[in-house]
Amino acid sequence: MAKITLKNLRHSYFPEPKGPQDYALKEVDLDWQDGGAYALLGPSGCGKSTLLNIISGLLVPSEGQILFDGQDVTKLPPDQRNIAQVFQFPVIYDTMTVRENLAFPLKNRGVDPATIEKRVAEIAEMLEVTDMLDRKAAGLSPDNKQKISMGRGLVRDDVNVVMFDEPLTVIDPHLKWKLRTKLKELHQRVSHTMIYVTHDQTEALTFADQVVVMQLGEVVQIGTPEELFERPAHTFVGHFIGSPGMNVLPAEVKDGQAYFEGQPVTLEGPIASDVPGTVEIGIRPEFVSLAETGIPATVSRVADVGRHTVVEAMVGAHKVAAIQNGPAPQKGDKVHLHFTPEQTRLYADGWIASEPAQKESAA
Ligand SMILES: Nc1ncnc2c1ncn2[C@@H]1O[C@H](COP(=O)(O)OP(=O)(O)OP(=O)(O)O)[C@@H](O)[C@H]1O
Repeated sequence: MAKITLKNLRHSYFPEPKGPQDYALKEVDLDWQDGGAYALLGPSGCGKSTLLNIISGLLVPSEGQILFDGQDVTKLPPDQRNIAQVFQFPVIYDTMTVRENLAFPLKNRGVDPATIEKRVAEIAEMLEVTDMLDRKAAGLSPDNKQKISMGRGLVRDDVNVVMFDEPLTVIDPHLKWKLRTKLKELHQRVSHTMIYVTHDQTEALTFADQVVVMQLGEVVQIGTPEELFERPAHTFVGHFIGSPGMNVLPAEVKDGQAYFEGQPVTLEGPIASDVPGTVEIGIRPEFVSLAETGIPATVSRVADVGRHTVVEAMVGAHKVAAIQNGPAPQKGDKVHLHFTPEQTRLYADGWIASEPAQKESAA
C-alpha cells in the first residue's frame, strides 16, 4: 500500500485548451493517506472518472504529477502501478468456478498454491461466499457476481490501492445497503487504501472515513461525513449532501451584519465587514425551526416523510425548508422562522465566508 499524492494535476481532453472551461480537471492537489477509506463524490460529469483513470494510468494528465509514496508514476502504464479496480459491471470469468475467479489475480502473479488457498478462503469468508466456491460463476445472480468481482479486487494484499467505480450500479436496491456495509467492514479487515467513486451521497457517507467532493473539475471539500454535513465549505456541498439539502438564501451584508429579505440574521461567528461577490446565507433545514418570533413566512408545502415533517415556507419569493419533529403547520399558515445562530453560515461566491463560532475558553 502507498500514500498517493496528486500534485498540480490538470487535464483537458482538448489538444489546445483555451481556458478553464476546456479542462475536465481544473487543478487538483490531494493526498490519499495509506490505508484510508475514501469516497470520491460528485454529480455526473464532474471529473471523477477522469481522476480515477489518471490514478490507474489509463490516462496521462495534461499537467501535474502522480506520486506513490513519493515516487513519480505519472508516465507508468496501468500494469506497473499495482492497483486493483472494481468496475460498475462484474468482471469475472463465467466458465471458471468462484474459487478459480478469486484465485486468478494471485495465480497470475505467481503466488504459491498454499498462500492462494489461504487467501481465497479468507476473502470468501469475508464476503460470505464460501458455500459458492465450487460453483461455476455463470450461474450466479448479478449481486453475487459483483461480490466475486469485489473479492478479486481485494484478494491481493500487495496492491497500492483498490479503486471501486460505482460498484453497486447493478445491485438490487434492497441488497445495496448490505453490500455497502460489507465493504466498510472489509476495509476495516484488509486495511487497503480504498477509493470509492460514486454520485450517491448515501454510498459515499456510509463507506468513507474521508469524502472528497468534486464539482466542475474541482475538489470543493475533503472531510469526514460529519464535517461535510456540519460545515459545508461550499454551497454546492451543502446542496448535494443532506436530504433536503442546505437552504441557500440570498443575503446582504452591511457593517458586518447579514440580512435576508431585510431581516437581520445572526451568524455562527464574525465576518469581514465588506464581503465581496454574491453573498448567501446557508442553513440546513435541521436548524430552521418554527417560533413565536423571527422571520415572517407563509407555509407553502408540508410533507410527512416518516420520521419527521419537511415544512417549506416562503419568505418573499424565497423558499426555506425546515425539518419539524413536533406538530406540523398547514399549508397557508403564517409562521416565523428561527435560524440556530451557531449553524447559520455566510457564503461569498459559493465559498464559506463566516468564521466558526468562538469556543468559550476554559479559564
Ligand atoms: N474521452 C473524452 N473526451 C472528451 N471529453 C471527455 C472525455 N471523457 C470525459 N470527458 C468530459 O470530461 C468531463 C468530466 O467527465 P468524467 O467522465 O470524468 O466525469 P464523471 O464525474 O466521472 O461523470 P460520470 O459519473 O457521468 O462518469 C465531462 O465534461 C465529460 O464530458
